[in-house]
Amino acid sequence: MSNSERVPVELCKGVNGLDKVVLREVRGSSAEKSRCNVFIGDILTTLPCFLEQILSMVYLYGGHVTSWKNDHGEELLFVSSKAIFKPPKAIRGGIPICFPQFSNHGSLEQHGFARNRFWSIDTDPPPFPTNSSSKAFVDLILKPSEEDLKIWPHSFEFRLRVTLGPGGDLMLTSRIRNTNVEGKPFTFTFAYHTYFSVSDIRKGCCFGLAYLLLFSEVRVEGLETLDYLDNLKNKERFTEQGDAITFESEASPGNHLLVPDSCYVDKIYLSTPTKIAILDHEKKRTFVIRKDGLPDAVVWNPWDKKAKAMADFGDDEYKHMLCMETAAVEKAITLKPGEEWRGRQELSAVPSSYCSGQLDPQRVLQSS
Ligand SMILES: O=P(O)(O)OC[C@H]1O[C@H](O)[C@H](O)[C@@H](O)[C@@H]1O
Repeated sequence: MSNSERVPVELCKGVNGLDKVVLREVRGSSAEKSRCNVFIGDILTTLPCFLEQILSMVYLYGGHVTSWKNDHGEELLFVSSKAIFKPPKAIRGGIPICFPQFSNHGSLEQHGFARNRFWSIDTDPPPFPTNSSSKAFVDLILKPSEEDLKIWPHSFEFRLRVTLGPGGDLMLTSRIRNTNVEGKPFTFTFAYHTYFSVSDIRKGCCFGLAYLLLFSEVRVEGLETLDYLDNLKNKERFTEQGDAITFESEASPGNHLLVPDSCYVDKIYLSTPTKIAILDHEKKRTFVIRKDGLPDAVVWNPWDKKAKAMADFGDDEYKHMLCMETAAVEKAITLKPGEEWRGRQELSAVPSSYCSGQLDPQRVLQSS
């Protein structure tokens, strides 16, 4: 798509005056229903509003998607009410980019530095082969500063395209290029650390195994029987048992609340399929996550004790979020000078009627 066909990028001020880009798409007919006020640059202006408008927001700070709304205006991503929109803290929620290091798997700061650097809008990106007809996208770029080169001495260009599809899908494509001139390769790990908004993750946990398998409110399909590294057990390797991942644990004697004591989970699933689903019974919604170039998938929920220890996370917010992070962690990526790596994640939210086993999760996963 040539630049002249693109919808102009809507740049406005977000929390604490940080720059953010708003992407809008209109689902179905473009019937104009009303008008709304939006900032374009610093100017407040009135634009047509569409009832069936799909929206996403991307902060230049971190190249960070903080919002993804469906055509009913429902927010699909979780952002903490205590998120600190201020450097050097990364924004808690949305989709932080972990690069050039995932978690503490190396000597850099946790999750690397891309999530707390200021990215720029890439006005003239190299050609981008795509089969999407969407005009709602933004290209961002991150290059290392002098300070970055002191802690990670590698020249790179990190291009991120965020696209909102006409059907409401949210696509993130990363292109990372080694621009070292002295012939040095570099190695990195990576993740899209997506925080999904879910209904109460604790529900349906403590009624015994049969209840769990059939009625857990939130469950993950696609990772069963896979090997994982457990971050809570010194990255020891285990094999996932059972039909699906639910968030249960043994209730201790005296726990009459019918909620589990703790389902603190922090696991890196290895060699995962290209499609993973999060089924949310209560919201009757299934998130389908498709990925390319990202073999691993991290599942994280801090549960109550860890939540309380985090300054930028509400004590009870763990109940309504689940991180499903598409990643390249176990086998780090190495790029020689001039080489480029691509990693793509595509998110869809589809209505589901997961009730009394009506929904066959395999069908969700197998459909294209
Ligand atoms: O608190 P953060 O640095 O954002 O990290 C939040 C979490 O991210 C990932 O899921 C890691 O696997 C966890 O070990 C970590 O606790």
